[in-house]
Amino acid sequence: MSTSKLRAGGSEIEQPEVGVAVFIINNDDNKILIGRRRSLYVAANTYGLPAGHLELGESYEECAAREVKEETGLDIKNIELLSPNNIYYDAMHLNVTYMRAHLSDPNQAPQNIEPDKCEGWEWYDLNNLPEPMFEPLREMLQGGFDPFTSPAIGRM
Ligand SMILES: Nc1nc2c([nH]c(=O)n2[C@H]2C[C@H](O)[C@@H](COP(=O)(O)OP(=O)(O)OP(=O)(O)O)O2)c(=O)[nH]1
Repeated sequence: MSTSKLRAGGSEIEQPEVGVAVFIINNDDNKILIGRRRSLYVAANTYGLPAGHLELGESYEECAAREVKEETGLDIKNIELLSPNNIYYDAMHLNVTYMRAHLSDPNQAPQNIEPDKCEGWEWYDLNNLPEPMFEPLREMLQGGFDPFTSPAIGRM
């Protein structure tokens, strides 16, 4: 499984990566923001959501806002938790919580802030998603998960 870390005593432990992935809703046309990752990164060359890993002391909402800002330049609001998932992918264990958020300013356009990691961001209709999608995300959406109507869960 994924990362290997040393405990204080020196023994080695394996731990899942803990992160969030964010469905940013564009109110006007019910589209979500998706980008294609570059080849050197997890889920290479696949399309996926803005996402990233929790930093020490950070809440899920803070992590979502920070990662979205770092990757797209967008400010988001109404950040909600939708679905915590354990994903076993490509010999990794990812503990990823899917989040939903709205644009703070509906007129703000996404920028490709990290062009080394992502080819760019576009709004896509849920019924017309680009391929290849990040497999666990595609499975979730094809399984009927709807980021627009899924009820939010309480704080974790
Ligand atoms: N990019 C992306 N990652 C996703 C999605 N769904 C999902 O479970 N993940 C997982 C894969 C990653 O292990 C994890 C975090 O995303 P990431 O790989 O983009 O993280 P990052 O490089 O920006 O992280 P960081 O080290 O800068 O915090 O989320 C998704 O739709 N898009």
